[in-house]
Amino acid sequence: MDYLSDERKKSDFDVEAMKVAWAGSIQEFQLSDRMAKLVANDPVFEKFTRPMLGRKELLKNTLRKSAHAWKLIIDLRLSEEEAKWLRLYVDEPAYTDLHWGMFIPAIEGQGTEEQKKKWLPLAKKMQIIGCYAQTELGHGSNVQGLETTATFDTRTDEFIMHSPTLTSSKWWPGGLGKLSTHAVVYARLIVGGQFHGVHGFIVQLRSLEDHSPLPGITVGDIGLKFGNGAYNTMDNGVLRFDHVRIPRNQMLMRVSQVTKEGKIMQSDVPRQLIYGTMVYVRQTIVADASKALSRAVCIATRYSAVRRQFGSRDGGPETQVIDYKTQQSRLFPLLASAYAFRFVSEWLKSLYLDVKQRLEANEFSTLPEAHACTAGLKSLTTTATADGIEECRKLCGGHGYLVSSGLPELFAVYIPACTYEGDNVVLMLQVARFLVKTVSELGHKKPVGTTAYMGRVASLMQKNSAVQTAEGWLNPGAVVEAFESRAARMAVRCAQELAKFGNPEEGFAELAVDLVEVAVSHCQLIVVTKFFEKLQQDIPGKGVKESLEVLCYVYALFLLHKHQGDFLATGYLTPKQASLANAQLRTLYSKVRPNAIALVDSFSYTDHYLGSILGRYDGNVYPKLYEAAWEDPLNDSDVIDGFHQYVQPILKQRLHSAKL
Ligand SMILES: CCCCCCCCCCCCCCCCCCCCCC(=O)SCCNC(=O)CCNC(=O)[C@H](O)C(C)(C)COP(=O)(O)OP(=O)(O)OC[C@H]1O[C@@H](n2cnc3c(N)ncnc32)[C@H](O)[C@@H]1OP(=O)(O)O
Ligand SMILES: Cc1cc2nc3c(=O)[nH]c(=O)nc-3n(C[C@H](O)[C@H](O)[C@H](O)COP(=O)(O)OP(=O)(O)OC[C@H]3O[C@@H](n4cnc5c(N)ncnc54)[C@H](O)[C@@H]3O)c2cc1C
Repeated sequence: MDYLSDERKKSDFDVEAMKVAWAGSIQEFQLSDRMAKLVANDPVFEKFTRPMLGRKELLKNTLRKSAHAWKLIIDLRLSEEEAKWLRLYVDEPAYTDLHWGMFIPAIEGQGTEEQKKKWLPLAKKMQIIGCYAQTELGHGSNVQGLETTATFDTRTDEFIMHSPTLTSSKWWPGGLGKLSTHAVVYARLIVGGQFHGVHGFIVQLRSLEDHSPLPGITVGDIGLKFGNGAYNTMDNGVLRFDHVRIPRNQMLMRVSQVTKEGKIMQSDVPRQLIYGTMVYVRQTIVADASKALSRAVCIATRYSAVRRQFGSRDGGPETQVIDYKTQQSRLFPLLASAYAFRFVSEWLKSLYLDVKQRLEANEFSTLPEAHACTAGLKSLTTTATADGIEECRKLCGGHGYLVSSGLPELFAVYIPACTYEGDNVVLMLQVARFLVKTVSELGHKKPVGTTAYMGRVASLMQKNSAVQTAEGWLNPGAVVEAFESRAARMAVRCAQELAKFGNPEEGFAELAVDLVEVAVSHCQLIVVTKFFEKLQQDIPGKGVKESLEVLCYVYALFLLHKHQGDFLATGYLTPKQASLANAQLRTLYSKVRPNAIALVDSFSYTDHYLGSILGRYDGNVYPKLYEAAWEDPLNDSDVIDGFHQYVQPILKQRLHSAKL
């Protein structure tokens, strides 16, 4: 029985067409759908018992799933794209993520042709397993502060990898603790007693025969992390080197080369390319944000339609909690954000692919913008998603706190995204640096790409919003101009404040909080703009574009309402115009309401992937919650183990004292 069928009938758009719009194309939809079903129907990928497993069992279970996934990839001859979808739906962090997601891309981006020829075939056949060993116990954000050394020995033509201090121990790399045979290790290059910056080195860690650590290498797992199950399926590791020797040709040498004689040769490639793998991964993290947020939103939306509290009239049904305006004002902006992040990630991927192509042709001019966009959008979307998952838990009331709601584990797995691949504040400060530089160059350099609006800064500083009515806000030009003006005005104001400091670095440190706000306003502008640009495209299907338009305005006007202090303080809006935007937002929530279930159905998530009783497609929540309770190991017996030993004596004592 479908308890949500009435809800599904209310929608006024073609859900199948929306599924395609969400996926990006019919091919992508079919591919994703095939992999989702493959995983959902395979008992090896069962995941409901995961939070109850001890660490060793948990990790072994992950290894079993990874081996099975790899077998499927080989047996079914899955393409790389299919393998990525398979990985998504298996829904379990594993050492293979870092192998495919960072080790291989690091060699691809920073290796010479010769190095790629040697290492990539081994890695792609998984004859070696690699990880990305950058962060240390003492330094993560400050990459230039890493302490591991790679000292060149001209006599033997080798580098000596060494961990000189406790704080130089590598700490955190996923896959390092128990599984990797190799790592790309980031270390200070020392040649002739001189420091030549941080570089990547391919280092073998474990024997390919018996998997034991090689001489001079100490390696292990760093211990349990937040939440049951969750990210504990990953063996984040610690690693120390005691004068470990590696051949010279294992330094990744696309950026700088060390010759046999100990000469450093710089290629034309900028040193920032050493950070290139992070640009790639940050871009994938933005895409993952839309997946994680849409998943949480799907659970909370379906459950909000099932759940009823208060408002019964004449013995009729109570009100569905989704009909409360407060519930809508918390839920629908998250629904809109999931779509907004989906479309901005689509755009970011195309930006990244363009930059990648240029880098391969040694054209580096667009790298700074790619860095700013990937860093900023990674920071913006992961912060919003982590907060959004927690909000979805609250939207589900008490039952959201049950592991069977799927939300606690999703939250626990997701939140480190705010930290890994660059702490979100540190990344926003990178965006701020880029913006301040753009403003300072306005006189002689035309801003392009996502900062092109800065070229119109003079008019953006003068013009104020012309919106007169709530309907006036349903105008892309009016909305985008509001976001552009806010971002430009905040950036210019900050640049003026910075100019008052004799030492720019001192000013940057002092004004860091304002600078982060400038960066956030710029990144929000990007997301809003890319959503409107998406709507310019041909989006087939009855009512699909119209529904997306509603979501786009919800996203933008929700942000405008949330940050109205910025819009008012910069003088672009009057309080009256801000309140008109809020009135329009309320109207938009009413437009979303009948389509809410269909909009989350359009993510096309299987019940397996959602992993949530509250978010079940059929809405059959209560019987299934009730059944699941009895499956808990605590309910195996009526009298719990330990009762007779520890509780009964207390009860007896009470009876005894009662007699007294
Ligand atoms: C079974 C089979 C299955 C098969 C399936 C097959 C498919 C499977 C697929 C699986 C998929 C799974 C996906 C992976 C999952 C991921 C999981 C997460 C893992 C997490 C990994 C990590 O967690 S890994 C460590 C990340 N750790 C950071 O993230 C450090 C942040 N810290 C910095 O990033 C720098 O330290 C920081 C702050 C910039 C200062 O850098 P700094 O000290 O050099 O100082 P400055 O700020 O002065 O920067 C100097 C100039 O460089 C410019 N610049 C800076 N960065 C730049 C950059 N990236 N690109 C270009 N330019 C850059 C800047 O704009 C300046 O430019 P200018 O000079 O022109 O102004
Ligand atoms: C689950 C997980 C997986 C990971 N996987 C890997 C991996 O595979 N490989 C790898 O190499 N690393 C990995 N990491 C490490 C990760 O990349 C770092 O933890 C991350 O880059 C943050 O660095 P940090 O820990 O040094 O934080 P810190 O920089 O110490 O941050 C602490 C606080 O200081 C603030 N702060 C720091 N610098 C500044 C500044 N300049 N201005 C203002 N505030 C500042 C931050 O905002 C934060 O609030 C992983 C981490 C986690 C949690």
